[in-house]
Formats: sequence, C-alpha cells, structure tokens
Amino acid sequence: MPYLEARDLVVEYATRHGAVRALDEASLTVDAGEVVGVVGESGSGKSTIGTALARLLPGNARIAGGDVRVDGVSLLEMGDDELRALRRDRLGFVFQDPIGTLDPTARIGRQLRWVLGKGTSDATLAAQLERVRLSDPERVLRAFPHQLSGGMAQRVSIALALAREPRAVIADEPTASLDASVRGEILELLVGRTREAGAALMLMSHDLRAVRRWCTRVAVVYGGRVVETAPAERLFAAPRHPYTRALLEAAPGAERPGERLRPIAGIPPVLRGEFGGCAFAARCACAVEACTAQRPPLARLDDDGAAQPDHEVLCHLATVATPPRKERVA
Ligand SMILES: Nc1ncnc2c1ncn2[C@@H]1O[C@H](COP(=O)(O)OP(=O)(O)OP(=O)(O)O)[C@@H](O)[C@H]1O
Repeated sequence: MPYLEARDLVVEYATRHGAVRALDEASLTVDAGEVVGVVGESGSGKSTIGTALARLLPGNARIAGGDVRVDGVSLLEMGDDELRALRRDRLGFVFQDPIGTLDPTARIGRQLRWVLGKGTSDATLAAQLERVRLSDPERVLRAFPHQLSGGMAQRVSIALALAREPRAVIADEPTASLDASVRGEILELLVGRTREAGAALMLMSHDLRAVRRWCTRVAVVYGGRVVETAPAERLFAAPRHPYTRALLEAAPGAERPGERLRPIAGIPPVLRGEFGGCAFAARCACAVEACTAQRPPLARLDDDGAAQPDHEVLCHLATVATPPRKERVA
C-alpha cells in the first residue's frame, strides 16, 4: 500500500474569473522509502497535489472529486484534530521560501521547541541543527530568521520538517529561492536526511537535472493530470509521453553542441472544468483525432515484450514506440 496517494483527484480554485480546475483526475502514489520527483511547467498543478496530500489547500480551493490518502486512510473523512495530528506527527514540509515560512518574531530555538515540546533541552535542539550541518548550532538557536542566510534558513526548515521523524516529507521547490551555489548541498542534505530517517520524499521541482540525480521515480504533471510516471532512470532514458519528451528537450543541458534548446511551442492550458480530450493535444506534435475527442486511457507499458507495470502513460499513442511528429504547432 502506498504511503501517500492521490486518486483521481479533482481540485478547483474559485477565482474572480470563475473556477480554475488545477487538478483534473490526478493520480499519484509515494511509497515508503521512495524519492518521487514531480515535474511539469508552471501552473501544471504540482503544488496543488502536494498541498492536497496534506489537506493544506487554501480557502478558495475545493476537492471536487477523487480521494487523498495517507497510509491507506482517506483525509477526506478525517476530523480537524486527527488531521492536525497527522500533519504534525507523520508528515514534514519544506517550502520554497524558508525565511517566509519561519515565524519572523520567534528565535529558532523557540520554533524548534514548538515542534519538539517545551521541555526539550538545548542540547537536543542543538543536535537537531547539527544533523542539518549547521556549524554553530548554539548561535543559530538564539537567532531570528532574518539573521540567517537563505541556505541556513532552509537547513533550519529541514530540521523542523524532520524533527518529529515523519514518515513522508513533501518538499515544494525547496531550492528555487536559494543562491545557485548552495542549491546542490541543500538538496543533498534534504535527500540524505529523509533517507536517514527512513521517510519517503516527494519533491516538486523545475530542476530536471536534480530530479534525475536524486529521485527514484518521477511523475510528470500536465494540465492537472499526471501524464507519465516511471522509475527515474527509465523516464529519462525512454520517455513515452510527447509532453515528457518535449519537456526533456526543452531542459537546459539537453542541447547538443551547436544546437539550441527546443522550447515547447504554445502555452499550458488553464482548465475551467471537465476536459474531454488530452490537455496537451493543442501543443502536441504527434496528436491524432482521438486526442482532442477523448480522454486518454492509462497505459502500462511493455518494453520488448517485458511488462513494465511501473511505467504508466496517459496518452492515446502510448503504445506507439515513436509516434510520427507533424509540423510543430505554433
Ligand atoms: N490559490 C489559488 N487561487 C486560484 N488559482 C490558483 C491558486 N493556486 C493555484 N492556482 C491555479 O491552479 C493551477 C495550478 O497551480 P499550481 O500552483 O498547483 O501549479 P504548479 O505546477 O505548482 O506551478 P509552479 O511551478 O508555478 O509553482 C494554475 O492555473 C494556478 O494559477
């Protein structure tokens, strides 16, 4: 049984311009011990999946269908106390902006005591900071968040997220706001600490290189649906969804000498309600008639006859090894 699960999840945000359907039957699982990367362009629904998995959606959001489960139990049936206990004891969170996430009015030591209990000794608090490789833990315990660099504050956030030994950590772009020079070590620390703690990690990221390096499995999100999932090595070596292929071709580092990156032509959709076809059809160089008319079925792939039950693709052309490309859509 997966530890985290979104099943056919539909989430809509109420806005001044009507409803925005951020998730449109999205399904995703994270098993114990896995590091699952969630990738996709801005607005595809990555953050919404992460927040829905802890029922931390903002007030204008509503779950309009499907289910979210932690350790097999539906969060939709939980009362407020049970939900709070679940978030406190079994889930950890790391967000993009560490200084904004920390309480600006409280010293770090006090914030750690909110998580670990009032009676926690200074030595225990300092040990938590040593585990995230903060070199002068006593000084950091006395500091306010604004006195820390972004990298130090994110180390504190990681310490806070892991302090109660959660079973799963949800990290939404944990390095995006940090100086490029510290991104690598912060990600290494996050993955290392979650592994040491035996927790699962769900990592929402735009950084495909980092996802390739650290994740065991990858889920690709487009238009509020998870359109492809596979073990990381396989997804990068043999992507099957035309969107995944386009995303990999557009990623820095994918270009060959003398060649430019191939940006994905067109813009991602903003869904307003139920959508009958494949959300990528309008931008897809391989689209056929069925793509605009019917929702694609979920295909589990065969590779040279050998079943690949862990490689799933939501595409009408999933079983065509290399669908012919048409002219690129502008
Ligand atoms: N609080 C909100 N109110 C209204 N619409 C929202 C809200 N949060 C997200 N959305 C919309 O829902 C859709 C999915 O957004 P989401 O933030 O989940 O995507 P994302 O893939 O995480 O994007 P990014 O990579 O930019 O963080 C987008 O169309 C976005 O504009």
